Amino acid sequence: MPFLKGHGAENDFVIVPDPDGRVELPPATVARLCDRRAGIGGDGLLRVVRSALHPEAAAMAGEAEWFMDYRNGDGSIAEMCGNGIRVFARYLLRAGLAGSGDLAVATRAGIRRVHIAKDAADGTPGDITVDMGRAHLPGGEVTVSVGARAWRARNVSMGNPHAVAFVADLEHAGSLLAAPATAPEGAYPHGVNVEFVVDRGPRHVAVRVHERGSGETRACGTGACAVMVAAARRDGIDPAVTGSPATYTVDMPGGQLVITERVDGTVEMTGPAVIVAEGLVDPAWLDKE
Ligand SMILES: N[C@@H](CCC[C@H](N)C(=O)O)C(=O)O
Repeated sequence: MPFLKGHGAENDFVIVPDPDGRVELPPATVARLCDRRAGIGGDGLLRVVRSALHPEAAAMAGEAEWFMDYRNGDGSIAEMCGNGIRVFARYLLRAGLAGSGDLAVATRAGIRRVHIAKDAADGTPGDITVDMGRAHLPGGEVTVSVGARAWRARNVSMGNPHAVAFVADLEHAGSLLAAPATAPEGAYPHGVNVEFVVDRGPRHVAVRVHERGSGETRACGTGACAVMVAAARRDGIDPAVTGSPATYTVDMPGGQLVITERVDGTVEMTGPAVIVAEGLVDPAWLDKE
């Protein structure tokens, strides 16, 4: 089975090209491929399949030829992945399946529009911008805790669920080897991604994230968007009210993303995406239980 390896701000993915929808990827196989010691290693996996050939994407095939079948590193399914969609677009460009410029990609959260900037003269790959759709802030009181420390958090959906907590120091989140506790019980029946946020300057924040299904990652694109919107509301900024877009810089351990909320409420994310390797998975290893 052919694969590639790529990352966006060091949120890394195994990419499985499957244009004809022939590759079976049960959760246990995804988890083995994403295993950092016994497999290829990745926070998640991106299967590249024609929308027309996937039951969850066939209805979008008229607008978006390719479906991002995203899986978390533990094999679970998520609705959307912001760093993943940039890496997905980078793969399509490299494979000659898309040109630089504009592209529509089908995801479980709906169609997302992507702009791939041209490479710089020195060959540095151009950044990729994604229209991530509108953030939803359903409200409700949520608490996130790590050990003896607890913080109020804001619920934000970017197609997938996030709990955003503003903290005094990112170190207070601890090792993040285990998922932070959330309350009230049952607030997240399908799990949640948790972001810990500190201010770095005006409209500039730094974040650590614990991702549902992957653990602590070096960056999270949907998380950066959720943080931007939560930070803007905390700062009294709502582009729909002020009539001007707001841009925040979001630092994560693996890199920086620039997030803009437009007047119509849609959120635009810009950041890097790199392919680092390409190869074949040994069929004997793959077929082993
Ligand atoms: N790393 C991703 C988010 C991947 C999905 C997430 N773990 C979930 O389960 O919702 C990103 O860059 O957005």
